[in-house]
Amino acid sequence: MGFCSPTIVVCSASFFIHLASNSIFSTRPFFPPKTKCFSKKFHVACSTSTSPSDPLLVKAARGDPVSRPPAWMMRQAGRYMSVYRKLAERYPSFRERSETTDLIVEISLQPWEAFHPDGVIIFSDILTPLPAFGVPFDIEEVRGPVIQSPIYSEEGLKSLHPIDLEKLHFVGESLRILRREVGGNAAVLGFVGAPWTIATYIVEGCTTRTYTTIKTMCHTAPHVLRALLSHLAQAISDYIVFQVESGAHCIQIFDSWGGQLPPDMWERWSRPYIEEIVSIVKNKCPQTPLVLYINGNGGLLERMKATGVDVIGLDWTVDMEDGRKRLGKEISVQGNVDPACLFSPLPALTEEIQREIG
Ligand SMILES: Cc1c2[nH]c(c1CCC(=O)O)Cc1[nH]c(c(CCC(=O)O)c1C)Cc1[nH]c(c(CCC(=O)O)c1C)Cc1[nH]c(c(C)c1CCC(=O)O)C2
Repeated sequence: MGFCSPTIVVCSASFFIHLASNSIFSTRPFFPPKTKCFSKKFHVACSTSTSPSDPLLVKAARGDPVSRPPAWMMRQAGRYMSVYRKLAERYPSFRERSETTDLIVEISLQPWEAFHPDGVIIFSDILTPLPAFGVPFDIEEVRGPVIQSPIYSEEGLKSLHPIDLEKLHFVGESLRILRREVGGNAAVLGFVGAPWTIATYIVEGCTTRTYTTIKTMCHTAPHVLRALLSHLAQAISDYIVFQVESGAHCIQIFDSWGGQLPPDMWERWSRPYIEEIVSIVKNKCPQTPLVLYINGNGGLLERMKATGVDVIGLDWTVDMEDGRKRLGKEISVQGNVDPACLFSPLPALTEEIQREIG
């Protein structure tokens, strides 16, 4: 999906949709006092069992029978909401908005309060964990993400260190509060970038449309790229477990730029690192559904399934029924309304959603 546009996302496509849930949510978010609170204080073990009271989205993601498909929107919080725009005027720095517990909670709950979706995604970014393993970055208004010291040599690798989860305490705190705020009425969604997608930023130093440096590196410095991707796989696995232990019901893995690779290159440079993550997380948190999304994934669906994730996020270039046929019944799918539909009149949008899940 395009980053700037929200996408309506539906899991488990065999039932009818119902965009508003019956749950009533009327309380204001609870914001804790601004004391330092480190991950160890709210460490809870990953759940190893399922429960009938698990939220609908979690059940659908696991492939359990559900009465209707759950609905949520990717890029749920954001610029289309005036309440968010007002908050962003008061706190113009994206880093501040996404790294301050009370702001994260407030922004994450804005769409929940407005629409009661079945999933509440934490307001964060795939780059948020980078400084916690040695890669500082900025988000510039026009250029977007900028990495201060891109890594493309052995020398650059020296700045990497194991992820320090204490530096991400605001993520853990926010998930814990979100979990409490939405009660059992929605799934709390955590997310991460896949190693290849994160590496595009770390190597190129900023957003790219050509991926020239990193694709060249696959041939000119494969050992450096492999070392970087392995480091990312371990750090991201630790970060996922931390998110689950802090309260995330479900984790979405964004390999947004995986579709920029020819499929055989994706097999070599993305898939093994996603598989490593799946294996570590499934070992520690066997009941947590993992969702894998790639932009432009029509050429990769079967390969995505082979990573062992529980749900495949289809983008809108893949017909839902075709995707379902290609993936088989034993895996859940989510997707895949074209975000541009959100600019259509409501009846047209409703019709498109009905068509997708019909
Ligand atoms: C602009 C940008 C950022 N970070 C990134 C970009 C894209 C740059 C490019 O095209 O290469 C990188 C990024 N961040 C995210 C992804 C994966 C999702 C995708 O493929 O679109 C990607 C590829 C998750 C995210 N990044 C963000 C969310 C939002 C979570 C939610 O509320 O749904 C997600 C899932 C939030 C984010 N992250 C960022 C901003 C400015 C915002 C939104 C804040 C705003 O609108 O003012 C910084």
